[in-house]
Amino acid sequence: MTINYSDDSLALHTDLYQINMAESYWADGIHNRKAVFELYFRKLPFGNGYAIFAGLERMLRYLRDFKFSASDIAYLRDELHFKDDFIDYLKDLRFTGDVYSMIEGELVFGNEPIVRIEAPLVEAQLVETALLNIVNYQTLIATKASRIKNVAGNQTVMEFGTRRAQEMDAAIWGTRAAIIGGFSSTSNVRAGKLFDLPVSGTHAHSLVQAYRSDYEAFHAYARRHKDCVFLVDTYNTLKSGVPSAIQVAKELGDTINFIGIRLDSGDIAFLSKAARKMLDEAGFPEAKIVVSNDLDEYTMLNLKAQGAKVDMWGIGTKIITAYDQPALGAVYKIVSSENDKGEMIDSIKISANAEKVTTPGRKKLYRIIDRENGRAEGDYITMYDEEPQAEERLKMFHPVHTFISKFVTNFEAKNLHTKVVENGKIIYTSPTVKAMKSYAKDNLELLWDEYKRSMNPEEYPVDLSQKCWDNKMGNIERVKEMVEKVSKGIGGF
Ligand SMILES: Nc1ncnc2c1ncn2[C@@H]1O[C@H](COP(=O)(O)OP(=O)(O)OP(=O)(O)O)[C@@H](O)[C@H]1O
Ligand SMILES: O=P(O)(O)OC[C@H]1O[C@H](OP(=O)(O)OP(=O)(O)O)[C@H](O)[C@@H]1O
Ligand SMILES: O=C(O)c1cccnc1
Repeated sequence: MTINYSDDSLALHTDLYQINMAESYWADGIHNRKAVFELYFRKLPFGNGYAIFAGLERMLRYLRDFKFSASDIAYLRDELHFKDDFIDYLKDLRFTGDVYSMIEGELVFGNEPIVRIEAPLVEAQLVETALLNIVNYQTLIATKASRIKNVAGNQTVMEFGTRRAQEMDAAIWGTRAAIIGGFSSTSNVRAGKLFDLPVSGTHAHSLVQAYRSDYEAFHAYARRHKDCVFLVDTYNTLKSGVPSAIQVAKELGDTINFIGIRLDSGDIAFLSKAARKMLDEAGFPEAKIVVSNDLDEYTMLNLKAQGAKVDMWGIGTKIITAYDQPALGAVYKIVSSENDKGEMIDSIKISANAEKVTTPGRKKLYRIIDRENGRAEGDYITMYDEEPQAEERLKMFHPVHTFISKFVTNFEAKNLHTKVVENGKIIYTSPTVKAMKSYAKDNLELLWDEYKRSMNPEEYPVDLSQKCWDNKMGNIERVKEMVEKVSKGIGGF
């Protein structure tokens, strides 16, 4: 049974364990202690050399509106049996912390903090699941879109994925992310309205089938619409579809502003070359050939290698579902929290896998840009009180293989975190999606081509400052000593 609540909120869009932990913090009176959490992923998706961050706008809306509604509260009390005292506490809970984040369209790499949340422990804990849910999906789609756009070059890429998306939210926010990553337009009209995105579209086979013939359908369509793109593969592309499109274009001339044709099945390389020839010979050298049908960066590259005559690409399933890698593994980890004396104490999570050991402490993130060639030398994570720009000669070294190192001089250290929320209030206004898209495009210029190639790219350096590295090692040592004591029965945590 589905029940519609008029006051359904996103505060319950979380894992039960977050609320259980929140109750423990609250019952022990440690819920308002300050905590610092960081959101990051470890491994870049699709084997790509970079990712493009998207998701901030929705995160901000979520944090601004964070509040358990009356029906949320009733559900927690009546169905999940949380106790009245804790329930009373939850009723007035809001997000009151500070948030520092990358802005949308920023290039992002593995193991660097995308977002830092500084808030009362209970609040920072409760928002984890939703923040990850938002960033994991949107960043994945923006990154996939960038890969596809890299293959398309100057050609237009249209997003067609709504019908294949993992439900409605994904279609809406996914297409927004695709545009940040480089797509030109979406077929989703609601997304166009909500986010002020360019909307575009052709027509489906049903139009042709409804009118019974290509000619009748194109003619009918053209009588009501300008900027026509006719779908020519319903019956026979070269014998009926393309000739009918040409006939209608000739008959109605300028009044229909014939943009071109769309191919949606068959051998796209062969059909596009043949259709191109027919269009050119008929006097329509400007007419565009749009193609669609389960395309992604791999098929696009292959079609280009075959000399396919394509001007515009329509991409659905494979962008909106991030088909070849449907999840980005971003995580949200506590890096520092207040003790009973009011001091901030860094904390670490140990793992046998070096990549999974967290980097403790409240940190900042810089992109080190060589002033001479304008390229990014790497990203540099520091403790909060460090100022790399003040250094004349910056030592950058690999955080695991520390012998790999270099010195950088004459650089700009660009702070990649913007304070977007202060005391629970949003203090950042998102730019337009168009501006985010051009920010992403400009940022890609910072990267050497070696990091941008779609296959086996070079690993972009994400390094720790010496102080950050020393702090991490110190924390590892302290945990080791603690574990040793516990194992000998002479101490506790
Ligand atoms: N010349 C080509 N080289 C490589 N891949 C191609 C070429 N032409 C088409 N493709 C791709 O091959 C796949 C063909 O899929 P499929 O066999 O389902 O299509 P179809 O039978 O032509 O059309 P549909 O079943 O959608 O009517 C699609 O992903 C398409 O993009
Ligand atoms: O192929 P995608 O990248 O997902 O792009 C969207 C597809 O949706 C439409 O087809 P439709 O829903 O009629 O299904 P079809 O694939 O059978 O043509 C359109 O003609 C594209 O083929
Ligand atoms: O406008 C189109 O051509 C379109 C839109 C959605 C899905 N497939 C095609």
